Amino acid sequence: MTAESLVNPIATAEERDAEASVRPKRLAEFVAQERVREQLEVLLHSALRRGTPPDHILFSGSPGLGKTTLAMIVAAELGGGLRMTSGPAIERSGDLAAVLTSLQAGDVLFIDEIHRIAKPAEELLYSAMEDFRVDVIVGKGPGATAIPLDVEPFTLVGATTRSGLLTGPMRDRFGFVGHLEFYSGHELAALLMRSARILGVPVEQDGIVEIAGRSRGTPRIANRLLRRVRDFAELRADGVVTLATAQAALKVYDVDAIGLDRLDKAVLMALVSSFGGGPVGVSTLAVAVGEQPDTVAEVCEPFLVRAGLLARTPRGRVATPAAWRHLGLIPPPSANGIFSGGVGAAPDLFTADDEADDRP
Ligand SMILES: Nc1ncnc2c1ncn2[C@@H]1O[C@H](COP(=O)(O)OP(=O)(O)OP(=O)(O)O)[C@@H](O)[C@H]1O
Ligand SMILES: [Mg+2]
Repeated sequence: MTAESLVNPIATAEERDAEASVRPKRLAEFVAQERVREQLEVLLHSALRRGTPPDHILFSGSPGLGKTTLAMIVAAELGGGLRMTSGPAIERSGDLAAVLTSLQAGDVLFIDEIHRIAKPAEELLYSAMEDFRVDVIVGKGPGATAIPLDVEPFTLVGATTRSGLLTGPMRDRFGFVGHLEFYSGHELAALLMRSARILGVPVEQDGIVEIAGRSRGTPRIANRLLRRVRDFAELRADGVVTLATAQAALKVYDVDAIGLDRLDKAVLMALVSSFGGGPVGVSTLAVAVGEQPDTVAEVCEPFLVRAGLLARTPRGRVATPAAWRHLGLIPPPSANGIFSGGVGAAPDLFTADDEADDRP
């Protein structure tokens, strides 16, 4: 799976406009994630009743699950202004100080990829979050002075795909942490019904269910597949997204029944046929499929692991019996010996993490 792959959870540059058109604007439109949604509703509405900004909010979760969407919803529900920036975009702490001191009371400041913020800016953010105050350093060396500036009461909304990389002090300053989970097929079907209605795409229920089942639990992928199936239905059929058009379209686009694309399957095939199911190092595996090790490790593997098809073990990557079966092959007895539990049981047997990485 490469950057242009239909099942890559990361948004492409051209995708922004398409996403904006179906992005829920209010909490009530946000599909699923009941726990986060309910907690957020209480947090926001009690703050509105008190007339004070709510605690700072952190959203964590994999790409495409709705973090940016929720940040925009927070601002909309509070009725305040929204300023958006990202960790990597804040190069100097002075840039952040300028943003903070220009906020109006009740504004929401959204910092995407907040785990990538530079240290000096992060420290400036601490005092702004806690005391609504920043010290701006003017001058250099012994003559440098700190000028304290007030910041209007605001709510910081941070988003991160890697909450483990956040520092303790940063995490502690968020009064609310919402962790977004992958969506069930049922939830994605509901989400797709809404998107189809907004886009004016005629659909049949089983066509939608088919797309939902191939979307890897991720709204961004689901909406993307819907747009591609719609294209296909308009060009090659009568424009209606039926089960048959969805299946035919996704065959053309190389997205299989559980959402694996050509590269995902090449990785599995190499693992079971060239390396007897492993264990094999990710670099070796990557060479076998003609890809970069990073692409295999960061783009393909997370879903293969989540789907119970591949395990990362201390000795290398291992195919589970489900991997053989998914490729239409019979797992050898040795594979069954290691993984007697079948799908889902495999990753638990090992520290299913990066330890086995043989990358330099
Ligand atoms: N719960 C939801 N209900 C309806 N649509 C959703 C939901 N969650 C996400 N979406 C849709 O999925 C798309 C991706 O969501 P969003 O941009 O919020 O993801 P993200 O978590 O910010 O991803 P990234 O980590 O890449 O920034 C949006 O277009 C949005 O419309
Ligand atoms: Mg986002």
